[in-house]
Amino acid sequence: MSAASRYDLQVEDPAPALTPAPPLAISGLHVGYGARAVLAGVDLVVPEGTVTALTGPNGAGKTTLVRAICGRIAPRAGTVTVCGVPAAEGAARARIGLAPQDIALYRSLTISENLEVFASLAGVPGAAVPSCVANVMVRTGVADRRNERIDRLSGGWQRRANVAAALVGDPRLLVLDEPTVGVDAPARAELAALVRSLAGEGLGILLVTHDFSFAEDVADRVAILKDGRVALEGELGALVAAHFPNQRRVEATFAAPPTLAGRQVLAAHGLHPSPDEIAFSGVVADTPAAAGDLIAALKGAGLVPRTLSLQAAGLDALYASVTRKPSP
Ligand SMILES: Nc1ncnc2c1ncn2[C@@H]1O[C@H](COP(=O)(O)OP(=O)(O)OP(=O)(O)O)[C@@H](O)[C@H]1O
Repeated sequence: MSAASRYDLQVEDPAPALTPAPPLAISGLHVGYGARAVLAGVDLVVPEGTVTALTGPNGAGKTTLVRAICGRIAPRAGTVTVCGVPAAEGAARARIGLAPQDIALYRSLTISENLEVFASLAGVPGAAVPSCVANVMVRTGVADRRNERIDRLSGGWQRRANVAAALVGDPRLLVLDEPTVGVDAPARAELAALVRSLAGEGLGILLVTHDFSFAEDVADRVAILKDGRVALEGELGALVAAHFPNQRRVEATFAAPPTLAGRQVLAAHGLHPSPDEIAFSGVVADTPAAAGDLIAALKGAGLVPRTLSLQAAGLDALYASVTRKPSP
C-alpha cells in the first residue's frame, strides 16, 4: 500500500458535538437608572425546552431584567445573550417573543388580523404571513376564535392571543410577563397546558410571575430575585427538600382578623399573617405530634379557623423564607 493510499485511509477523530447556546444566558448583570443600581450581579440561564419562573418582591427589578433581555436598556456590567447573541443586537431581538403584562393587541381587530399585523412587523415576508398566522393559531389553540375581536374575548382568550402574537417571529426565547392576570381558573389550566406544550417544542420560556401556583404547575425551575440578584434558583422540588426537610406548610384562614392574643399564639407557632390578617401561614414539622400541638394551641386560644391546611411546602414558602430574610 503506497504512502498516499495509507494517508487516504486515515480516519480523523469526529469533531466534538457543539452544544447550542441556550435561549437565554445572563451573567454578572448590573443595570441601573441614574444613581440607582437595580440589578447588581444577576446570573440566570434558561435552557431550551424548559420553563423558568422568575418571581420577586415589587420593585426587585423583574421588569428591568426583561427590558435588559429585550435589549431596551444597556447593562452597566455583565452580559445578556439570546441564543449566544448579545441582547443589544437585532439578531437577538429577532429570537425573542415577548408577551407583555398589559395585553399588547389591537382591541378592535380580530385575533387573525392582529397576528397578520404582528407578523408583518416581525419582518415575515407578505407571502408567508398567512401560513405563519395559521401555524401560530394552531399552536396556541386560537384558530376557532380567529374572527373574534379582542375586546369581545374573555381574559383567558386575550392572554392566549397575546402569547400567539409573541410567536409570529418564530422566537427561541419566549418571555411571558404575568400571563395569568385576568384569567379564570379553567382558562389558567388551559394556559398552563399551552406553556408546557410550547416548552415541549423546544422554546426556552421565562415566566415572570407572582402567581405561585401557576409557576408550580408549569415551571421546571424557579428563580427568586431579591436586592438586585437571583437569591435562589433551581428545581422547585429540590429547593423545597433542601429548605424544608420534613416540614409541612400550614395555612389557617379566619373569618375576621384574630385578637392580639390570638395573633401572639399564631406567631409563637411560626405562622405569619397576610396583609389583611385573615390568612396565617408558616411551616411545622411533618409529624402527627406537631400538627396536634398546633391544633391544641389554636383551640386553647379560642381560635376557630375557617380553613386549616397542612401541605408539602411550595414556592410560597420558599419565597417567604427568601424575601423575609433581612438584606445583608
Ligand atoms: N425608568 C426608571 N427610572 C428610574 N427608576 C426606575 C425606572 N424604572 C424602574 N425604576 C425603579 O427600579 C426599581 C425596579 O423596578 P422594576 O419595575 O424593574 O421592578 P419589578 O420587580 O418589575 O416591580 P413590580 O413587581 O412592581 O413590577 C424600582 O425601584 C423602580 O422604582
